[in-house]
Amino acid sequence: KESPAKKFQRQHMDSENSSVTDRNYCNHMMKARNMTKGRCKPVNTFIHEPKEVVDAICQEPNITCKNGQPNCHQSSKPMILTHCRQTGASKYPNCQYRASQLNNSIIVACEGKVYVPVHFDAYV
Ligand SMILES: Nc1ncnc2c1ncn2[C@@H]1O[C@H](C(=O)NS(=O)(=O)C[C@H]2[C@@H](O)[C@H](n3ccc(=O)[nH]c3=O)O[C@@H]2CO)[C@@H](O)[C@H]1O
Repeated sequence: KESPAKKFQRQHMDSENSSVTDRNYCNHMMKARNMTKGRCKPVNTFIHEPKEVVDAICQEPNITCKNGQPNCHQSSKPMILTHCRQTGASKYPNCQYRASQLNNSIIVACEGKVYVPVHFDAYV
């Protein structure tokens, strides 16, 4: 069974690509990272930063998550992101996405004995 931490990495971490210009990045990556099975995941953000930089966000002060839980944390610096949003014409199983290049601070939820990101809450 995939751990929440591993799921976060699969869904949101792409440290290799420092910045993305390929318009098809989202179409490839949403499929490659298994977010188009059974349905097209409507929205997903990829983070182009090293793992240790993203893990360190959990050491920032606690803030309230969108779901009201108190285990969210905001990055102190902006992060290089690619935001994938399903296009209007996209119909399962042919999931189509638009990619937006962003440089924003992000909010993640953290959990675990080893306290690491398990959920992408928002970019700000
Ligand atoms: N406080 C918590 N503490 C611990 N765990 C918590 C907590 N809260 C939720 N989980 C868990 O996380 C899991 C999960 O997948 N939550 S999810 O809301 O659907 C994720 C959103 C995000 O993936 C994506 N999105 C969205 C916006 C954006 O800019 N970029 C972007 O990528 O869209 C998704 C839907 O919005 C779920 O198992 C839930 O139980």
